[in-house]
Amino acid sequence: MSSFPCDKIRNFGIIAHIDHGKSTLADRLLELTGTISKNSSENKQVLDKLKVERERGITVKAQTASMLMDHSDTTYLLNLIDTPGHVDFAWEVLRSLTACQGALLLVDASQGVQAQTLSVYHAAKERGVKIIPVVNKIDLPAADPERIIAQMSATLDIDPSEVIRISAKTGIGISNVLQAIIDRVPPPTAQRDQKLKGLLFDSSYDRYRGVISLFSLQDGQIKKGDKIISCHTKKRYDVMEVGVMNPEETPVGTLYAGQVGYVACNMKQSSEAHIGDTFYRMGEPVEPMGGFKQSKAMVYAGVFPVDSNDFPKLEESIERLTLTDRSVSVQRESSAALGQGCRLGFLGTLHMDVFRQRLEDEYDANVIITSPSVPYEILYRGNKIKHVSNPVDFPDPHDHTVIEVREPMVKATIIVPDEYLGDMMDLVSSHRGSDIEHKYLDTGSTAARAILTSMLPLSEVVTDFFDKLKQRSSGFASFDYEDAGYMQSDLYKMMLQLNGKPIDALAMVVHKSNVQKIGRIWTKKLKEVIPRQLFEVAIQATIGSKVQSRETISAIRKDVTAGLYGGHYERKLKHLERQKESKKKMKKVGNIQLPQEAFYDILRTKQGD
Ligand SMILES: Nc1nc2c(ncn2[C@@H]2O[C@H](COP(=O)(O)OP(=O)(O)OP(=O)(O)O)[C@@H](O)[C@H]2O)c(=O)[nH]1
Repeated sequence: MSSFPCDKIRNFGIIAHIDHGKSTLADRLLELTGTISKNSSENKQVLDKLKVERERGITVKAQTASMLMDHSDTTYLLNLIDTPGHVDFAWEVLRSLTACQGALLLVDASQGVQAQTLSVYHAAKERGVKIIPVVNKIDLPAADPERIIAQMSATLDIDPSEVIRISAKTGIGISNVLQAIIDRVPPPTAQRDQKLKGLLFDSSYDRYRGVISLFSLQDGQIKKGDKIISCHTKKRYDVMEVGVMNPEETPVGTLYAGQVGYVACNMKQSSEAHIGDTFYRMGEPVEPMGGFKQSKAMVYAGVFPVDSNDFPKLEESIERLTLTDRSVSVQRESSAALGQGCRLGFLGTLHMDVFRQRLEDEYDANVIITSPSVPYEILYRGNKIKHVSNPVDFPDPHDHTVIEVREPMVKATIIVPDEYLGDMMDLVSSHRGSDIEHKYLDTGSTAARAILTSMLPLSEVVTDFFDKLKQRSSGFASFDYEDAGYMQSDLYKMMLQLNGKPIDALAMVVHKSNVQKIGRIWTKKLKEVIPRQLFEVAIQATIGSKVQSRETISAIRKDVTAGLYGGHYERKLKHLERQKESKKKMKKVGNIQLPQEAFYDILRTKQGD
């Protein structure tokens, strides 16, 4: 590693809208530099390591890979950081960019500039990262690179002569990309002979070695046996191993200024690895670098074990998983209906879904997740402000200490072919959108597209907005949003009750305009999943003491042995045993027995369905 001073190092990321080919390009770069073996017949996506990433074909977690490249008698060390494209993972993209001096901006040659192309471009520009524009998928019959390049130049302020045309799938143009990385990405400006200054920009967890941190060395060097100190916590650690991702962990003797690699030290707790923290050598303190903007949870949900006895195991699994996914916030929560659990904050609903799947895949957990809710802001008398992330804690309508309630808003950008513009405007209006404006991307072209911007409540975006957007635009619309602060709103806490007893796990906050509709949907849903009891059950959706909607389940007299005529005493006994067994899995709301699966079923469907 010592033979790679800064002028022979290039740290770069790949940024793009979802599915424009980042992981495929990463594979080709790793192949062309001989880092992985070539097998063009399959699309390996070696950097998508998680099972959920392979199954869904999306990148969730940014990955790092180092490669060597010979060029005009010099060997360069290239550090690639592959980033996720989905809007929920924008935070990962920003974090990765802080360790880079350059970024390949990929645009699909048939789809052109999309909503996240704009957001990642602006993020890279803001960070002063050198952008190398690349048009990918030129092998596609529908590819129109010239039109796309004109579009990039018009919307992104990109010089058309700088755009590289490639096909990550077939390999066309990949060597030009490598050439451009060496020629155009500035080398890091770190100093090897200065005091150690290591920026922790990512972490993962290893069962045997504890926390593994990814470092970008801003100055100095680091090796096994060094004693390092965190600027943030002032805790001291012994470095056990340093190495590079190649793309698997490969130990090296020392990491030097400007390089990117992993460090294993005796760090045991997730809470110790602060993203954006600076580390220095014991006795040689340095000024910490400006930290990262902390990720902000957009949706919250309660996570409970299906079997309440599994809570300690679940909590431990969540703790482990948050080590590899630092953008999740965790708090304990307990519910009368579901027992002990955790309330987690996520960057979006895809993020939530991915986290649940990872809990199931990687930790064998069996969980119930409550409906996602957004964080509300309540202004009380005396100018006191409280944030509520659990609908149960939302104030009742007759609480006179409340001055106003506010909900989080987002500025949404939708890019869509012209013919769907009307549909998109309708969709936005029906989700309480306002300030809707639009302009055209490619004027004069036959395939004109519009950019629609609007203000929308976050709670409308996190349910089924994205699915509807895709449906109503035949899959052509792309969508991105950013935080736009809080706004006063007419919101109420809706409770669902069984014979007058509220089910806390199903509390929700609804807008005035949706009260009737949502009330009807949920009482109906509950009627479908609640088994008939020996007495009549009234299902009510209420706001304060006012009933908004009601369903009734009539009584039955249940005799599990009724259908078994004559004979076989053992058979009857078996049925009674089975009934006893399943009773253990029952949850009680008042005097009503609810099977755990009822919660599972009802919470797997979305609020608006
Ligand atoms: N025809 C063609 N298909 C490509 C090309 N590059 C990528 N693809 C395909 O496009 C799809 C998406 O590619 P990925 O590499 O997974 O895209 P990504 O940008 O990493 O996606 P996310 O990580 O989910 O954001 C895959 O089916 C690829 O096989 C290309 O040059 N030509």
